[in-house]
Amino acid sequence: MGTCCSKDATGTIISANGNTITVKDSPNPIPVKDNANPVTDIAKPSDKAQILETQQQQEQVEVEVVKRSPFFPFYSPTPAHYLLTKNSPPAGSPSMNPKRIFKRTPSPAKHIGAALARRQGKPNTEAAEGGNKEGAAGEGSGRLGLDKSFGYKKGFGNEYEMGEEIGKGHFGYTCKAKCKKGELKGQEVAVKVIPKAQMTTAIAIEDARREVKILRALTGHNNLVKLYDAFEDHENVYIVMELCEGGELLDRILSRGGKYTEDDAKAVLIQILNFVSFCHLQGVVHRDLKPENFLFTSKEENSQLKAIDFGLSDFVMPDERLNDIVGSAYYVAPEVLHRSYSTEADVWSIGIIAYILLCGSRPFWARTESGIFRAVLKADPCFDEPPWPSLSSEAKDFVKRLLNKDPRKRMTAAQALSHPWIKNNNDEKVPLDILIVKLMKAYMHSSALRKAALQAVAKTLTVDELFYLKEQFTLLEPTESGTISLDNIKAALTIYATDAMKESRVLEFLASLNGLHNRQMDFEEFCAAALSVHQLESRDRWEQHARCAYELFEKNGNRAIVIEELASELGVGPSVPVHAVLHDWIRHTDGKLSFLGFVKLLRGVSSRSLAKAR
Ligand SMILES: Nc1ncnc2c1ncn2[C@@H]1O[C@H](COP(=O)(O)OP(=O)(O)OP(=O)(O)O)[C@@H](O)[C@H]1O
Ligand SMILES: [Ca+2]
Ligand SMILES: [Ca+2]
Repeated sequence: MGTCCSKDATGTIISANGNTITVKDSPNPIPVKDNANPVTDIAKPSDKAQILETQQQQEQVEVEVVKRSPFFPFYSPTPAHYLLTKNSPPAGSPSMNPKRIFKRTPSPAKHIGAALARRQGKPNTEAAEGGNKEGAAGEGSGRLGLDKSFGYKKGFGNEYEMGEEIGKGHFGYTCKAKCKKGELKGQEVAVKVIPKAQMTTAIAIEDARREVKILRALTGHNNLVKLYDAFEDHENVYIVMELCEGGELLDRILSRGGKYTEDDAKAVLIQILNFVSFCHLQGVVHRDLKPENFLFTSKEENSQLKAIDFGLSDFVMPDERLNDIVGSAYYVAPEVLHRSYSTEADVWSIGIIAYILLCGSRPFWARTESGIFRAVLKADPCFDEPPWPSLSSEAKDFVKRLLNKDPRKRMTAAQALSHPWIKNNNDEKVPLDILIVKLMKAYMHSSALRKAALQAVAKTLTVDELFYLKEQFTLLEPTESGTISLDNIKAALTIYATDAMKESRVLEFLASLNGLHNRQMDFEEFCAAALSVHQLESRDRWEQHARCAYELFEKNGNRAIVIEELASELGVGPSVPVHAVLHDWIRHTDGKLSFLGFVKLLRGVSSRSLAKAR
């Protein structure tokens, strides 16, 4: 790997003029092979500070030089591989190997600069953009008068004896500690220490508070680090957790030279997906999923994986969109950069992890943050180079469906667990998918005509699609006669509810499903209600699929309709010139819905999208 093969942004041209460099997109990327032993070149967390510093310098240099010399299609030694080497030679050293510049092998990811600046109160031009709820909380508050009392227990030192440091991040450091009394007496634990001096914004304080709150609410899941307690004193917050002695997933990836076999990758991904689908059902979005934030409990090969670090996590209601740009650059989803996202953003990050596990390289790579963002937004990941041609088509399909740039078309974590590549290896029960509830809400609010159209599509679903829906239907515990009602959904959600679900108001969202109150839904109608047209549209054979459904709709659901009636069925407002917009939706020969109208109706149009479509 290592060849820059993404469609647009990753072609890299380097201009050298003494020590100055620039990186620019190139239409003709030149393939460069990776170094034979990539593992030894990779920066470790201890190099993080250097990475950051060098990258910042790098970005400045880039901006300057791009203006002066837009194209020089040759390579030359540059300081760029500082990013990837442990012992960096001085700039301009003849021992530098330009090939390394192109390596996409994972190294510790850095947080998005603007997000970090906003949270830690450091100057950053991007951070000043604001315009979101968290930004407002932090920026306006200033550094004075911040309330840094958390209401946690005091006297950490009386209960724990602090040991050596075992990890470090941007927000704190983690140490081993020994419990001196109580139930855990004698047991070693991990303590994440977050210095209060570092909490210079209201956002930073809120982040620390939420980190503990979310860990506390979710604790108990097998793939989540256990929270034991939280303390505070004047200087610090102390988060006492289960000690994971097996190291970070990133280190295991590196120690294997990057690649995992499909089965080994599956074993890791199943654990990640189980945990993430659980979070999403509870209304928690992690927002910082990356191999550094998964730890193994022990050094054993098949040790259990545990998620850590909820420092950027948040609660999200089922139909809420978040707008704060946070996360780590290599793992950030395109919609996060567009400032409108929800739980799907975590699934994108899992897609990046899956890609790395299977091929040892990052799908979106650039030396600068803005370069990475450009690639995430515009480039397609490469599936043509080794080892991809030798991997199963199911593995590729799995990763592609996680890395769909349109969050509506992306698989959910629960769907990923039901994917053919995963499902046979997964012993655990697939959790309820909150997407089902969201889609059912849209269905219940649909016109009779749209319901009929969806029912026609439901009759054409494939075995794999039906497998997932059947599993979800079963989780709702249908009656003996095979039907469900609103009570079943309520009951199913209540079984899995944690305190986090209360905070994210998932149960309140059910009120919007009131139409299901006195109604029983059988599996066939459930499929119509819970299928995602956007996801189906992303399949290769969608056109064929839709034609087939349209034929069924012609037999059972299609009827003569006038434009005004169609407009009112769609809830189109008076601002839309319905005759101009809906003209092609109706077949002129018999006044019934045309194929185009059928497909548009399935998508579920709003007045806004109709107005835009003109
Ligand atoms: N429960 C634990 N057991 C063992 N090591 C841990 C544990 N929790 C954290 N660590 C180590 O400490 C490191 C930093 O912890 P964490 O990621 O929570 O800090 P952070 O300051 O939020 O980091 P970041 O810069 O990624 O936001 C981890 O990468 C890991 O190596
Ligand atoms: Ca971390
Ligand atoms: Ca963190």
